[in-house]
Amino acid sequence: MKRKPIKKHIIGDIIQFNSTIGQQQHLLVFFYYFSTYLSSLPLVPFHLNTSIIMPKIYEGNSVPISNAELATLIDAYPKPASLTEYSYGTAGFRYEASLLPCVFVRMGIFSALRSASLGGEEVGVMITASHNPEPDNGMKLADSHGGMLDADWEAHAVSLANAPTSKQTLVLMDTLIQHAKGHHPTKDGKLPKMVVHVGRDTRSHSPQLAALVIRAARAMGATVIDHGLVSTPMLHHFVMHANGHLLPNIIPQRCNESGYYEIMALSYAALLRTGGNRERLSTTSKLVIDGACGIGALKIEKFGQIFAMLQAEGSTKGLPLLHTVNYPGDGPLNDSCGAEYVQKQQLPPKLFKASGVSKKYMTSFDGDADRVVFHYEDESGKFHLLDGDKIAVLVTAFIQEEIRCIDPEEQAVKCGVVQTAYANGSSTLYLKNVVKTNVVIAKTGVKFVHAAAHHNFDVGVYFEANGHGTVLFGPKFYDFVAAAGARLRGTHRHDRANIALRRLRALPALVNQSVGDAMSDMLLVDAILFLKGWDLSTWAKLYNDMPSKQAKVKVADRTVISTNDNETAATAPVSLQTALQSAMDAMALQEGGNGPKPRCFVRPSGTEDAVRVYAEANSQRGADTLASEAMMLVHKLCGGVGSPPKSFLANSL
Ligand SMILES: CC(=O)N[C@H]1[C@@H](OP(=O)(O)O)O[C@H](CO)[C@@H](O)[C@@H]1O
Ligand SMILES: [Mg+2]
Repeated sequence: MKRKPIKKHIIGDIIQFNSTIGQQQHLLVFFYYFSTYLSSLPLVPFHLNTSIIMPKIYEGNSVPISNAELATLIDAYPKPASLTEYSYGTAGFRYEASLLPCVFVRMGIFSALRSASLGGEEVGVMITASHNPEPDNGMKLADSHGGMLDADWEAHAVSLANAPTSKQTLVLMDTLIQHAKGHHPTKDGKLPKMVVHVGRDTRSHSPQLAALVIRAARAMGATVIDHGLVSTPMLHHFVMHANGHLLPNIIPQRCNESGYYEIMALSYAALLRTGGNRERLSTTSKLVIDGACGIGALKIEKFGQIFAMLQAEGSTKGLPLLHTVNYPGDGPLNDSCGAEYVQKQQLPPKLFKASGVSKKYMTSFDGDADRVVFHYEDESGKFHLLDGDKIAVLVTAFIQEEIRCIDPEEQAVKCGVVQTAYANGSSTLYLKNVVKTNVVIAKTGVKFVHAAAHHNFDVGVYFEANGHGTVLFGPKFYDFVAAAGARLRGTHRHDRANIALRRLRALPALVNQSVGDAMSDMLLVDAILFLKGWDLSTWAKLYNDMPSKQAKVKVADRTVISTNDNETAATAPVSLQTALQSAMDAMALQEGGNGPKPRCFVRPSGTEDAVRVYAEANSQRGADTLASEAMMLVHKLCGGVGSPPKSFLANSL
């Protein structure tokens, strides 16, 4: 994908706040003011005691270490004999932690060279295995726009990770060095400046792996900014904001942890204030956050502190109380809790060390806090899940409604949603038929859905069913907002178009523009529910999900399975798709042609050593049957490991 710098738009910041972030560890001082457009608040100083850790900056060394010393470093961390080849999965390198030191040294070198190849733009390395179990780790690489590493550069990363010897690693490095020097020549013939941001999740092995990346990037002469414990989207946000020239100026630049909270909390508050004197429903007054025993639980606390200040200061009505459960150490990471467990198992999270928690309004994050799903227990004790598809529907309907208030013909900007094959069929139908928006299906993985949203739409909403997603605003959206701002100047603030404009203006700062972000998405959803006067049950009833089932099958080599472009059908092994199609046809017959056609597909996971199976039918029994059959077919035709999988129906007989 070609890098397109975002055009700057001078439309006046929606939120202009001068922030003086103290260098002391325990003092964060907010001095901010909202533009008169949003509110007539005077300058309000806030003093917040926090435990925000300032990043540790290792200044770049103008004299990098010699090739001989680099070779020694590379040789000290050889490729494990048990592994034939490292592959770059759905979201980067991801393996059992003990297999990773080799990759981490080489990716430290690689990230420095990636920064050089961009003429000194800053890039990032996030150490995490996201929703995987604690023993796994991995890395996500952030390019200078804050998004995932450029697809062309993935191949360089893989070659470097797999170079058999330090000598061959140095040869590959030299190609990248020449690339950087060729594209960005410097007067002294040296490499351009290099800056690498590093962040890590709460896994026990993340500090050692972080130390390796830092050491290798510094060996190249790069400046390293070590943010310590942060969520994945925070790291991506820092990188995007560090390269401020790529940001539209509707978004205030804040390249640190305090700035991250500041931007989101204040734009969220600005959005709430467009609700006038609206009161919060009692069912949404307290939001319980399942932190998956990971990083999100630690970070969400800062929002609670800012909300308490906003509450005390009295400018913003309707702030919810945040109650976090499942902190690091309360239980095993991502185990029986968190977004992955809740969404895949369709079960409520286990609440470690928390009792008497209200289950009316809950969210679950994943282990690196880039996914969020909502859920609740109704009066009869039944669990209801509101996944990424439901979020996509809520958010798209809201944004389109606001746009229509200004532009009823919807001529100015093209809105749409990107989903994957895992999107529930009911959500796709609802988006097309009721929300009346455009839907594109892309391959699984943020790098694909993000690219598709960017490519196809001016306002591109993407959410994977598992809750990873965001909304991307393109140049035409900013032009639209600027033109509307000029046209509506002087209109009353309670005029519907004026309200819509203020809402739309607040969004690009609230919604993380680099990647999906559990905290940002949670605040966005909460604000929309508040403005609509809805609770989770109203939202859940927009449409009924098709019953579905997801499962995993272990095979000896999952690369024997390949799929078509949007992953809805297997292309190898040849017999597999025919057998899956027969199973779907049989289920359709059994269901007597009622409702949408049953669907099932399989694909190799890009983050786990397993083949994923998805099935959807008009009854839960149908979905379970289809999933069981697909699992057995994968096991039989694709080299299943161990005994054949048991049918899901066995439990219910
Ligand atoms: C079905 C599913 O949830 N797949 C997830 C999972 O990828 P797999 O390649 O399916 O393992 O992890 C990815 C990274 O978080 C995420 O983007 C993707 O949606
Ligand atoms: Mg994640």
